[in-house]
Amino acid sequence: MGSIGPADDTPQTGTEFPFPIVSFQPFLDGTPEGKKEVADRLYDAFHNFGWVYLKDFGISQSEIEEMFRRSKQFHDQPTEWKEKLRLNDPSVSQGYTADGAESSDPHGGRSHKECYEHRKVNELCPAEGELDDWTAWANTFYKKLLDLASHVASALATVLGLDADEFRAQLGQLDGQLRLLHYMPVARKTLESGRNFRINPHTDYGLFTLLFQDSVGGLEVDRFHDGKFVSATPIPGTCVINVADILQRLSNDGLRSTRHRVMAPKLSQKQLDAIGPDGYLPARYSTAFFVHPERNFLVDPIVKEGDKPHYEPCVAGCWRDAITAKNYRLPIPMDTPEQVQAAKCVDLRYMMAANIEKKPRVI
Ligand SMILES: O=C(O)CCC(=O)C(=O)O
Ligand SMILES: [Fe+2]
Repeated sequence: MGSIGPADDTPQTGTEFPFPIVSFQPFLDGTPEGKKEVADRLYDAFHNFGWVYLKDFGISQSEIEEMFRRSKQFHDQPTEWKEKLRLNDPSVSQGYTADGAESSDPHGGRSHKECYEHRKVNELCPAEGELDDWTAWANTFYKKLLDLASHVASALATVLGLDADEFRAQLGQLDGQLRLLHYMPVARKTLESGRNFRINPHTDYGLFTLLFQDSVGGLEVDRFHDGKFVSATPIPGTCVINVADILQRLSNDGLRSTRHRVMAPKLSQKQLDAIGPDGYLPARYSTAFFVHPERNFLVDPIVKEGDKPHYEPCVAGCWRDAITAKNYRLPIPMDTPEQVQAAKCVDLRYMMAANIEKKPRVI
């Protein structure tokens, strides 16, 4: 059984890199011109590419490296230890999910991964002091990401032509979900056979996501929802922002929730030869920070004059609980009219996702 390290050789295919890299520094500097410049570049990126790489966002490369070290430290623990922290309540959305326990594929595809979601609920964290104060590290890093998310939300308000302060006030206290993903080494043959993925094609269901990836690669983006995935190559010192479903609903399709997946990395012939046809692909780590509005925020499309709303309103917290429950195969909460309405919107979302592959949709 062969195995390789991170891709450090010339990739065989997928070298095309169609995504803009935007410096966030002018926004953080806080001048109106700087903020406008970043918002214009984000607008252009989301409309033309659906996906943007951000650099100079106020979190250092060494903090990102420490994050990957902490993720590995967590996932290196025995399964029985991780299972004690199992995610089992959609409204809490915190905890460990083992390989195979989550799937958002409407066609029943299999994602090969494990993850830990952190939302600062201390009972579902490693105990105080455990793993070199792991939970204290997670809380500090979470706070940094939430601060960055707050700036990004203001920038996105400007992208949408809204008043940033008003928009931020309406969204309330942003609610992040820090997800540390580990894609275990997997047989090359498995990923090459049928509906097997590292993570199946999907859109994220919050407002937007900040995504960090290690150097292994394999992330791909379906920019125009037409099934043509392109590689989103890892670039040191960057994170990715992708628009997610709530922002698409809120902007009445002005911004598109980006469809993406994780497949086998694009490898050079030399690397493929080293692995061999029966070999294993290397492990991959990535970290997503899913940004949601406050639970009681009503996601009601902002409609331009002359347009009609494309979506029915639903309460953000109920939307999130319903999708989490569906993906994690937990009962969908249906006790209140808001929960029933959200469940209806979520059903529609899955129907549309299932149809994308039959009939490409371009927004
Ligand atoms: O691992 C990645 O690069 C993507 C992860 C992702 O899309 C997700 O967790 O929703
Ligand atoms: Fe995702």
